[in-house]
Amino acid sequence: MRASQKDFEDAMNQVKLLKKDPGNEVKLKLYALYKQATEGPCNVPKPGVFDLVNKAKWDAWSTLGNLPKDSARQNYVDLVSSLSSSPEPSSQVEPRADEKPAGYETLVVTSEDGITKIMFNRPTKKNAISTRMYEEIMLALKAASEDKSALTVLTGIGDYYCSGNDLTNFTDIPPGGVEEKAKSSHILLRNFVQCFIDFPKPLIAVVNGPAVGISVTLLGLFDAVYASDRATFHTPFSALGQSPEGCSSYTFPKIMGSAKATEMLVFGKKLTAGEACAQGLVTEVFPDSTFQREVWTRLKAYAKLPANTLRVSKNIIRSREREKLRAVNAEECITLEERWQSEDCMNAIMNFLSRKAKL
Ligand SMILES: CCCC/C=C/CC(=O)SCCNC(=O)CCNC(=O)[C@H](O)C(C)(C)COP(=O)(O)OP(=O)(O)OC[C@H]1O[C@@H](n2cnc3c(N)ncnc32)[C@H](O)[C@@H]1OP(=O)(O)O
Repeated sequence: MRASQKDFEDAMNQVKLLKKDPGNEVKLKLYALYKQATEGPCNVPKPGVFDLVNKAKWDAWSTLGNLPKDSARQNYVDLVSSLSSSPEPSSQVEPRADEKPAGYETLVVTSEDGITKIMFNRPTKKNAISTRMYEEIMLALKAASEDKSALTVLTGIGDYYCSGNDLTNFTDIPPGGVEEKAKSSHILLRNFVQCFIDFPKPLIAVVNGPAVGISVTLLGLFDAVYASDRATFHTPFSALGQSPEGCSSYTFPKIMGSAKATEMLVFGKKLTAGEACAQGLVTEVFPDSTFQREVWTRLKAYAKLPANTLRVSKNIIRSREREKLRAVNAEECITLEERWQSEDCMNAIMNFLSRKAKL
């Protein structure tokens, strides 16, 4: 039986009572279905490329095409009912007894077999790191540092590991203008990288596909990096008018020598997984067909080692460098704050947004 007008109105009221924010993607879907159910197909003019919120709403509504009003009403009712019956709508995994309920919008976090797995979960955006995702990664790392697991793993959901900083972060300009935005991004980045410098247990990257920007530079702060042979490693900072971060201005020359680091960080050379392994950035490369099986078998075995001893050994290695890394992080953020206000950077972001909008 089709949802009635009364079912539809009840569902609208239920949305207001949801205990957890269902996240932007679900909210856009609800918006689109509501508009389709009440007004029919989208035939209002497309908002401008920099009017990001209204453009996202318009896109969501337009993708419904000619869906009939009563089908949209039914889909809306079904979606609300699935949200109301699911206590953790944004988490794909049942929390275990030893986990705090997470409710992340941009991550899926699980904890089993002695391993806390933090998965980037914006596959339609190639796991680009939005402002919210930076905040959630910091929260997830803090929780992982305090839980009982022996190892913490970062990996990506979908075909990408991560496409780096979400370039649309720079379009959300506060009243204080670009200068204020650059200042707040400086603080966000410094705190974010600091979490990786200070992380107290072995931190492993399972690089399931291409990695870009900050997701590559941070690898120098991980304790092991396992990569699929599909993965690539790309830091296109100069093309973006930006400069190295994630302590890479220090870790990369140390890992691969200054000439190879310059090719990556200054000239933006993209490395294959094999090349990244030869240069010491990646611990081991696996064929994509066996990647997940081989890596998780190995990590489960490592996670059986005594968790406290792993912490102690990691700490003694990191302690040699911790102060240096903090100083490098601070310096890189100061340089980036200036870069973000440069013409080179602004032009690069505009170019990305214009390409995205197919202007
Ligand atoms: C506050 C702290 C700041 C720290 C600074 C860090 C510096 C960096 O991380 S620099 C690196 C920034 N990243 C990039 O330059 C990558 C930009 N993206 C791309 O070049 C391409 O999207 C791609 C090569 C990653 C993938 O290309 P492909 O053709 O396969 O897919 P697309 O159709 O382009 O992507 C699908 C979808 O995802 C959006 N997207 C992908 N990456 C980003 C991103 N980094 N920022 C924002 N959006 C991204 C892309 O626009 C598409 O979106 P739509 O479907 O809405 O068009």
